[in-house]
Amino acid sequence: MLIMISKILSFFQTKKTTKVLIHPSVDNNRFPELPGFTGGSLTCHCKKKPVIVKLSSQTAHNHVCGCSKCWKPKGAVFSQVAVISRENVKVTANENKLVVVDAQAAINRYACKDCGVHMYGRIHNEAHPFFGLDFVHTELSKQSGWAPAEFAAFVSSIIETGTNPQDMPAIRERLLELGLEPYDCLSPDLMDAIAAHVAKKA
Ligand SMILES: N[C@@H](CCC(=O)N[C@@H](CSCO)C(=O)NCC(=O)O)C(=O)O
Ligand SMILES: [Zn+2]
Ligand SMILES: [Zn+2]
Repeated sequence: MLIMISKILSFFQTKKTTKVLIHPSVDNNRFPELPGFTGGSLTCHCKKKPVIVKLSSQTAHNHVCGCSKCWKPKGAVFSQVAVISRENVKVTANENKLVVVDAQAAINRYACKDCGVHMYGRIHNEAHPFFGLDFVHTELSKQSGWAPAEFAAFVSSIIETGTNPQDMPAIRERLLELGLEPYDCLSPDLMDAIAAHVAKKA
């Protein structure tokens, strides 16, 4: 009897303490965007000769992404990624350390060859609906004022990189609790923009 009670108690204790971690930028507080914010610099994780990328505007559509290709900090299940006009992205230091992770991917991700951090993702195909927009991870910046994540994209994709399908209900529940609506593709706004682009071309 005593063993049974202690098993029941330990089940509830484990349930209470197991926290679903999404990404360090959303797991605790999400800081609101600073009105009039005009950008900042992204720095890779290298102690020596870091790659630095200057962003000269606020970003848009920041989101957590569960896809297999976006860069995730160590231990994070999701990436956090936003878009910015490509004219507002300039590499200002150690550009020679950047390599394209997968040249076949629609988004060419330029990563530091020493620390592996993705500094920006660029679309070279002019026919792509998002041509002209670069993908960036604003958590690589010391500045505060960036627009926070607004939704969760490609949630089911985390299974492709090893998440147990049985963990999905708790992960979706946590995303909702954080105010990050979970989608298995992009947000309705972005999916509408893609569809409008396709309709225009047709
Ligand atoms: N399930 C696959 C595909 C995920 C996917 O299509 N990702 C989108 C959004 S990434 C930024 O939000 C995409 O555009 N991918 C193109 C690319 O990555 O080059 C998976 O998980 O890989
Ligand atoms: Zn680096
Ligand atoms: Zn992604």
